[in-house]
Amino acid sequence: MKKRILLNGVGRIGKIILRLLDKNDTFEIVSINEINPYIKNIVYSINYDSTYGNIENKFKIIDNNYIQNSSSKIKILNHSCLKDINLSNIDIIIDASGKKEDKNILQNLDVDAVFLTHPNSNADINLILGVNEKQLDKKIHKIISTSSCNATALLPALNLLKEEKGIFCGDIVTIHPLLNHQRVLDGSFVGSPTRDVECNFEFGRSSTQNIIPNKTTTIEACSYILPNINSDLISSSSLRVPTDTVGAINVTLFTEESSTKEEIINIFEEYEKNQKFPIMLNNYEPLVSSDFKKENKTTIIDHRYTDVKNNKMIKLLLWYDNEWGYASKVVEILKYYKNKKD
Ligand SMILES: NC(=O)c1ccc[n+]([C@@H]2O[C@H](COP(=O)([O-])OP(=O)(O)OC[C@H]3O[C@@H](n4cnc5c(N)ncnc54)[C@H](O)[C@@H]3O)[C@@H](O)[C@H]2O)c1
Repeated sequence: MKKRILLNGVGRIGKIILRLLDKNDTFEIVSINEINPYIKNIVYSINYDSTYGNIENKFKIIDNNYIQNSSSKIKILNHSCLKDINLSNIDIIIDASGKKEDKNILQNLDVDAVFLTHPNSNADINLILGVNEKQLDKKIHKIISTSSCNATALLPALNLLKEEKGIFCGDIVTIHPLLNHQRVLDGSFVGSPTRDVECNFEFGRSSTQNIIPNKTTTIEACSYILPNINSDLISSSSLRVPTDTVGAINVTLFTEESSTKEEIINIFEEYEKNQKFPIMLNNYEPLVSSDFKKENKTTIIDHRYTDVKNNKMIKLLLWYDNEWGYASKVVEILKYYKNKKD
C-alpha cells in the first residue's frame, strides 16, 4: 500500500514536491492543507508555473473541496494549524509552509513522520543526504528536517574537504534568487508571525531592482548536522538577486593540510563517480545560472573557478537549483526513509 501524505503549504517548494510525487508508486499526496482559502486559486497555481512551465496533467476542482487529475485525487483543507486536522488516513506529513510549529504539537500528531522543509534545531534530526543519512533512526526520529537549499548544496562539499584536508576557517557568500517573502516594488518591510523569516527592512525593498545583502542561516543549518561546522569556523553572508531560481555559493576555505588544484578537482571527481545519491556534479562548461534550472544534483562544482592559493586556501563556486533541486532532495529523503529498516 502506498504511503499517504498530507502536504502542508503548496507554495514554491510544496508545488514542486506535488509535481515530483504525481504518479509515484510508493507515495501519494491525499490531502493538501493551505491557509490560502481560495481553492480556485490553489488549483490555478498548481497547474501553471512561470519558472518550470505548466503541467500537462492538469487538476480540476471536484465536489467543492477535492482536486483531481488523471493520476491523483486530493482533498484540500484550510487550517492554520496541523493539530486541527483529522489525520486518520495520513502516514506522513510534509510541511512546506515555512511555519515554525511548536514541537509538542508536531510530536503529538498521529502520523509516522513529519518532514519539515526548513532547518530546525527542534527537529529530532536535520538530514542532508551524503552527510548524515546513516544517523536516521525511525524509532526515535519522527520530526525530520530536510535542512535548507543552501546547506544541502554546501555541506556535502565542506564535509568532504574537512575529511580530506581539515578546515582551519573559511567564508561563504550565497547568491540567492528572490523569494516569495520579498516585495516586488519598495514597500513596508515584509515579515510574518507564521514564518521563520527575519523581519528586515531590506526585504521591503524592490526585489527586482536590487541586489539585496542579507544574513544567511546556511552555516547555522550546517551546524545542526555537523556541530563542528559552525559560525565560529566559517563566516557567511548572502546577496539576494533578481532571478527566479538557481543559487550559487562562493566558498573560501583555509585548510589544515596542503593541496593542489588538481588534487581538489580529483577529490570531487571521485565523489561524483562513487556517490549513492544524486548529489554532486562537476562542471567545466561555460554555463550560466539558468542552465542549472531543473537539475536535481544540488552540489554542482564549477571547476572553471576552483583554485588553490599558497597550498592552503581553496576557492570554490557551487551551483544548485534552490527550488527544483532542493524539492528533489526532499523526495529522495522520503524514499530513503521509506526503505530504511526500523
Ligand atoms: N523557495 C526556496 O528556494 C526554498 C528552498 C528550500 C527550502 N525552502 C523552505 O521551504 C518553506 C516554503 O518556502 P516557499 O519558498 O515554498 O514559500 P512560499 O511562500 O512560496 O510557500 C508557502 C506556502 O505555505 C502556505 N502557508 C503558510 N502558512 C501556512 C500554514 N500555517 N498552514 C498551511 N499553509 C501555509 C502559504 O500560503 C504558501 O502557499 C520555507 O520554510 C522555506 O524556507 C524554500
